[in-house]
Amino acid sequence: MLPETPTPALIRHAHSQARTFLALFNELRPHLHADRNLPARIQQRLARERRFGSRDRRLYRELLYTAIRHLPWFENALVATDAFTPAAASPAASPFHALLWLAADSPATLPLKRALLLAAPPAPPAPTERAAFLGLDAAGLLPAWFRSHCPEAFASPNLDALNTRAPLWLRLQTDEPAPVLAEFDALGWPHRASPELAGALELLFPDADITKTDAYQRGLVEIQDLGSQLILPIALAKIAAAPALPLRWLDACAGAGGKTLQLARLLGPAAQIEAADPRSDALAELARRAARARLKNIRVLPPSQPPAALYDAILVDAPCSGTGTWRRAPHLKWTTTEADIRAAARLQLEILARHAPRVCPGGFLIYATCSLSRHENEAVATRFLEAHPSFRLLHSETLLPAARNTDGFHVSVFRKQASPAVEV
Ligand SMILES: C[S@@+](CC[C@H](N)C(=O)[O-])C[C@H]1O[C@@H](n2cnc3c(N)ncnc32)[C@H](O)[C@@H]1O
Repeated sequence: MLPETPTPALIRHAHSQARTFLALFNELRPHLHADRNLPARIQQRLARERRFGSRDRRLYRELLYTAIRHLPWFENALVATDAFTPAAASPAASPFHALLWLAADSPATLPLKRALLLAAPPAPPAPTERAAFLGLDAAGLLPAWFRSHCPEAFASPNLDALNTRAPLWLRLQTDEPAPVLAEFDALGWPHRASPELAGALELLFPDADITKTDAYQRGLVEIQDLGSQLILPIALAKIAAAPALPLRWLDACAGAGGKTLQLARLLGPAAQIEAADPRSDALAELARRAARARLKNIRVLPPSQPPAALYDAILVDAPCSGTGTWRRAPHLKWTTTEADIRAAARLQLEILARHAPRVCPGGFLIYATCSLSRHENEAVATRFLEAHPSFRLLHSETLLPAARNTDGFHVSVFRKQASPAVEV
């Protein structure tokens, strides 16, 4: 991993980068447990620094995210006076060396790794093995209160999956992917088709900026985690047993439309999907993405317009705590509280109850979250069923991160009884 003996000039530059990082980290420290928008704060902070080139920004972003992902290991260590010891060259030399050893290898990080970690063995891939090497506690990488919400998250392999940098998954929006793959090949970006799901493609190139590609700009691919991509096929497989596939759909929490676009492709032109969300800026983005993908079976409902009285199926991809996305948004591990989970569960139940009367007799209600908390998943589904006896549960599944190397997701599929029932 680390050939080439660095020159004295490169080593001096590396020492200066280590100090720059420590200054940035300490500046951000007061916000690490408080700011749920920390990624935007980091982006703005790095953008403000005129002397940084794009490679510097990628380097400091990776180091900051590594520190945040492993916050209990580094929060205090990186402020100590010996946080960085220039003379040594191993992960044990100083907290900064350990952090650098944990950071992902990429064109942005490798020069610094070469300069400061020449003698180090490569970091093993699993966080639990890394913790053992450093003599640290792997379970401490999750907040202790979360154990009762998802005990499975605290043991390997889910503990490892939740604390590893997220892979980059794309969803193909074309039946002819050859030009897309040819473009990635020409850029030197390795890729891999999912064995789980047709049309899901993993890009194996760190820091690939997909938004600049022709494939993205022409709407032939969208960025979407494999777990998110699996939710609708799982639900539709359960619905497929019905005599007729539902054609009138409401996507009640459509946001910027990740699942709306996928649903539109899965159902085909005979279906009509109405997309609603309280955020008009997200709906505007959805409309742009639908146009880019040339999807004609989506209608955006402005927040001022109420949905129709009845639909064959309603998707509630509910606002949630996001605990399933912790590998992608590690700051949420330290900014989410149990009170947030309770508030999310109340809102989820309220949204399900609001839309239940709009499901036609014999129709379907799909409830999804990107949370791993059973209080937002199974408990909400149970309380919904208790309050709405005209529905029964067809399927309930939580995608644990290690099962298919995805973000964590939950899906419950409900069906309303076919005979007319008064649903209030
Ligand atoms: C998990 S996100 C949806 C993601 C989107 N379906 C996708 O696949 O990209 C949840 C969405 O619920 C919306 N939301 C928040 N409060 C809501 C409410 N009270 N009723 C309906 N939607 C709400 C948010 O604006 C957000 O876009």
